[in-house]
Amino acid sequence: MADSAQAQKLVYLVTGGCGFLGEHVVRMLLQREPRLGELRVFDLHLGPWLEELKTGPVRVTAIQGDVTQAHEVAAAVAGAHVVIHTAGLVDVFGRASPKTIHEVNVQGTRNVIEACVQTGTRFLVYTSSMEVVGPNTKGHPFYRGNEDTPYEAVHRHPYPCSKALAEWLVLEANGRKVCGGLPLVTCALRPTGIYGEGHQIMRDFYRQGLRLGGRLFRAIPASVEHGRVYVGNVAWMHVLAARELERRAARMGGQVYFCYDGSPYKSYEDFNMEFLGPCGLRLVGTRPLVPYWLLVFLAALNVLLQWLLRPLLLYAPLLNPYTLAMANTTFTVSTDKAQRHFGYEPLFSWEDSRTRTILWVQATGGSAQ
Ligand SMILES: NC(=O)C1=CN([C@@H]2O[C@H](COP(=O)(O)OP(=O)(O)OC[C@H]3O[C@@H](n4cnc5c(N)ncnc54)[C@H](O)[C@@H]3O)[C@@H](O)[C@H]2O)C=CC1
Ligand SMILES: CC(C)CCC[C@@H](C)[C@H]1CC[C@H]2[C@@H]3[C@H](O)CC4=CC(=O)CC[C@]4(C)[C@H]3CC[C@]12C
Repeated sequence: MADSAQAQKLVYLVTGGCGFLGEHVVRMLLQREPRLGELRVFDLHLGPWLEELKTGPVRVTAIQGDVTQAHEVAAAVAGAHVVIHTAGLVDVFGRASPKTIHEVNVQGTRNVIEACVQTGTRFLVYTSSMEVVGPNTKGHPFYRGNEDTPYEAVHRHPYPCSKALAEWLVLEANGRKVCGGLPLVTCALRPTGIYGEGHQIMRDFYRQGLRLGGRLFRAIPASVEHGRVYVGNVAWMHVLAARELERRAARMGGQVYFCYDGSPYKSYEDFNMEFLGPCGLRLVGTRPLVPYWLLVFLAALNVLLQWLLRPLLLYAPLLNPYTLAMANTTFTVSTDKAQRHFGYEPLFSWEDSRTRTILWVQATGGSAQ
């Protein structure tokens, strides 16, 4: 990848390339990576939209596969110069078992690392999460923190536990010799709550608001800040990190970076209203309408109902003790590490990000898409 960089065309692999973030990474690579020769999109479920990309100048190869299957991962990685590993099981609602979450997020990541080592792929960017840091089980606030801010990262929930372990595996693999003798260079990007086109939870809130006659009811105090970042900027950060990993290996290798942009610091609900407001919804109440103890009770009740109903159906509402704690604990990031280490600047302003998201909610929010 080094000296003949101008001439050489590169092979990229994006795992989870058909997910919410993955699709944006795929499209961003096609738009913004001039050295791209082949783009491999690996996912358990391939999206029909991939077909339209196959007519462009870059070869797009769709690979239906499972990251938990080492041989499938190795076959997809073989011959790739760079891997962007975004595939993951994002579940904080109790839909999947802890074992499945561990298999996909931890064993899947282990398989990606081993495939890089075996096949000689040297550059690996991993999509980690803010949840690797917090909020922790004690509900300590993380206020405008950066990658060096001391924080007691204590988790019990399977999702953050799996992301923390996977991130550790990726960082630990930095410097390992890959086939051919050169060192593997890895880094991990930690998005806060991602929003933008394709964000299912945003659409769920929109639909719920429509069902409630155009209203949502405030549950969390406006003073609790929750970090959010636009999906286009998260994708751009991945593309840039992947591009710069070789040139700046000594600086970036083994590092973690929070994903950030100019999105405002707000509570989870107030932030959502930036998009849902212009789509006709109203957030009722300047203070929470339901006392916190009642939310705690309802969240616990949901856990019980989930357990009781499990033999009959999957009951997995948004509210549970974990999501309540997430929404109710301040966790915001203020950093410039990615700018200092690899020249990251957000590609989309807050105004652009907001407009794009509103247009998407308006276009698809009410439909079955
Ligand atoms: N959505 C968010 O707010 C945040 C997400 N992240 C991380 O970003 C990454 C992408 O998340 P999203 O796009 O939101 O989720 P998503 O669920 O939309 O995308 C994940 C993709 O991975 C694929 N996948 C799942 N299991 C797989 C397997 N066994 N083999 C192959 N592919 C598999 C899914 O089919 C899906 O296309 C995940 O690693 C997640 O942990 C990190 C921070 C915030
Ligand atoms: C009124 C209710 C209490 C509001 C519930 C909101 C929750 C569903 C969401 C609040 C915070 C979200 C999480 C957060 O943005 C961080 C995340 C990082 C990830 O890596 C994956 C997604 C998520 C866990 C995200 C999920 C939804 C919330 C819990």
